[in-house]
Amino acid sequence: MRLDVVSIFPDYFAPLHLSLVGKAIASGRVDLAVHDLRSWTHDRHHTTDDTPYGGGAGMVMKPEPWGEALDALEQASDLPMTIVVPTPAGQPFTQALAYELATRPRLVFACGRYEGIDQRVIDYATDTYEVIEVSLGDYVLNGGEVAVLAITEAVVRLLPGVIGNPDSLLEESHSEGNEQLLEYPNYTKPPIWRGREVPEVLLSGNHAVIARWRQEQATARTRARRPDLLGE
Ligand SMILES: O=C(OCc1ccccc1)c1cn[nH]c1
Repeated sequence: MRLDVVSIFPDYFAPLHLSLVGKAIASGRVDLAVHDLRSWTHDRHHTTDDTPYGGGAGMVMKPEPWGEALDALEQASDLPMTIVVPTPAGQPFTQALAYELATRPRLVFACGRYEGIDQRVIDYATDTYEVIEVSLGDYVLNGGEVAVLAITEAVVRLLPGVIGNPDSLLEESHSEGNEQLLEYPNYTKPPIWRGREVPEVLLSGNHAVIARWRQEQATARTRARRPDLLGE
């Protein structure tokens, strides 16, 4: 999988070279190319924003640099582009969407700043590429960079060969197998920590009973924290 990221803060993406995503890049399983949007500006101040038509507070990202960026990315690889745009106005980013994005040969992340990118860029791109505007949640960040780090981690960990034990993907919250439920509580050694013991059932070795206990815990936790996942 090839990942391209376009941002006015390219240094935000240094952490992608760490840990699991870093290993996937080092092994060549993932190609990462980070681009500074200002490379496609031509004025002395490398201007990427301007005032909004119609008035209002804040600034809007100018379309011209983005157009030139898309042109350059088109030329950089034959892989078809899926453009992912983090925005509070996007469709919810879910584990199901992460699995979907993990099937694509190339993801191009467009990091908006200010009030966002001139809508004509999205409309223009939609004529030629798959464009997916995604929201991580109902809150506002100053730019798409942090969202891209999250989306990238969620997607890359699903790629075959990236996670050591693929079974661990099956039981986690929101996974394919049990997208209805949140993950049950987890415990490890020591058996007693600051006077707190591990639930006895987990020490029993009775896998059927353990499985039932975990399902009950997952259901109770989901009912308490995410009744919407149970249609309640
Ligand atoms: O703030 C976000 O993205 C950055 C952004 C992009 C465009 C305009 C304003 C802010 C965001 C919140 N949930 N998911 C994404």
